[in-house]
Amino acid sequence: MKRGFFLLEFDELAEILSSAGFRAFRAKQVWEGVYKKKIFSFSEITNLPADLRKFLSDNFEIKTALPQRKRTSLDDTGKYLFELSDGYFIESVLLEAPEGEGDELRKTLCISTQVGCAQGCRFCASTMRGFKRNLDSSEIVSQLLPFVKNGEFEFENIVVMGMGEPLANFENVVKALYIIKDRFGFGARRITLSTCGIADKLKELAEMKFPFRLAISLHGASNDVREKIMPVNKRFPLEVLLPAAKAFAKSNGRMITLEYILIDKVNDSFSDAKLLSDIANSLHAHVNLIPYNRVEGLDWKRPSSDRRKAFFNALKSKGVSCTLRREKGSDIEAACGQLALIAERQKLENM
Ligand SMILES: C[S@@+](CC[C@H](N)C(=O)[O-])C[C@H]1O[C@@H](n2cnc3c(N)ncnc32)[C@H](O)[C@@H]1O
Ligand code: SF4
Repeated sequence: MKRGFFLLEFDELAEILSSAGFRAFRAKQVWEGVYKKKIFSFSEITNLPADLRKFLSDNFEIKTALPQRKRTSLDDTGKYLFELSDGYFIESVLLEAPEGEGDELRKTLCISTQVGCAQGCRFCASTMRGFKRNLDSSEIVSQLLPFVKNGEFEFENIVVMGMGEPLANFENVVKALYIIKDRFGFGARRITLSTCGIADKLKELAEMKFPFRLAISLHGASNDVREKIMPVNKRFPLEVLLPAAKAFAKSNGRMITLEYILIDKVNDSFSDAKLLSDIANSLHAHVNLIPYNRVEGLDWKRPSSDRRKAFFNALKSKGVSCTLRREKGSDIEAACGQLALIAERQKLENM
C-alpha cells in the first residue's frame, strides 16, 4: 500500500530517497515541488528525473479528495462535495466575505474534520446521522488542494468550521494545521479553529501554546439555554468552559471569537444579550452573531431581522465588539452538513 505523502517528515523522506540510491539534494526538490510550488502530482514535478518521479508515484500518494459536485450560489458561496476513498462524503465551502465590517472581501475556505459528528447539537445538520469516523490529517489537508491557482492558494483564510468537532479529533487536526502552517507557509493568524467547547482539550491547546485563532460556538449565555441546545454543556458547563477559554486567550494572545447562532425564542431575548455581553467582556472576545440557517427536519426558526438587529444593538450598547453576519449560501443548503446529508440520501436511494 502507498504511504500518504503528507504523513512523511522531511528527514524520513530524505532517508528513504537516499536508501533507494537518489542523490541527497533530491529530497529538497521533492519537498519544494509539493509544498512550495504546490504541485500535487509527482509526474508533474518536471525538475525531477523520470526514475524518481516513478519511484514517488509507486510508493507515495497525495490524496486529492476530488470534488464530486460544485454548486455556486448567487452570493459567491461555493460548496464542494468530496467523496472519500471509503465512499463517505465530506464538504468544504469557499466563501467570499469581509473579515470585519467595511473590510474588503476575502476568500475563506471552510474545511471539515470528521464524517458526521457525535456532539448532537440540536440545530446542526452534521450530527443528524451521528458520527461515522475521524478524518486523518492527510484527508484534512487534502481539502485545500483543489483551490490552487498559479501556484498559490486561492483563499486568504481557513476556518475549521465544516462537518465535525475538531477537538474530538485532536491529534489529526493539530497535525494537519501544523502541516498547513509549517510546510505550506500559511500564517497561523489566517487559520481559525472552531469548537463547541471541549474544555479539557482547550486547556491542552493553551499549554502547548497553540498559535492558531480560536472560535467557540457558544450559542447560549447561560447553562439553561446551552444545555437545551448543546449536549456538550453537560460535560463542560460554562463554569468549566469559560476559565479554559480564558487560559487559551492568555497563552495565545489573540482575541477569541464567540459564535452565537440567533434562534427565535430560544436564545434571542434581552436577558440573553445581557449575559452574553458579560461573558464577551470578561473574555475580551469578539461576538459573531449568525442567523440560524434552516435545516430540513428541524423546527427552529431564525428571529426576524428587526429582532436580530435589536440583539446586536444590545451587545453594542454594552461595549462588545460584535458583527451580525449576513446569512451566506442559504440557497445552496449551506447550513452545515446539509449537502453531505443530501448526497448520502441520494446515494442510498440509488442503491
Ligand atoms: C458546523 S460547526 C463545526 C465546528 C465545531 N464543531 C463547532 O461547533 O464550532 C461550525 C459552526 O456552524 C454552526 N452551525 C451549525 N448548524 C448551524 C445552522 N443550522 N445555522 C447556522 N449555523 C450553524 C455551528 O454552531 C458552529 O458555530
Ligand atoms: S455544531 Fe459543531 S459540534 Fe455541534 S453538532 Fe455541529 S459540527 Fe458537531
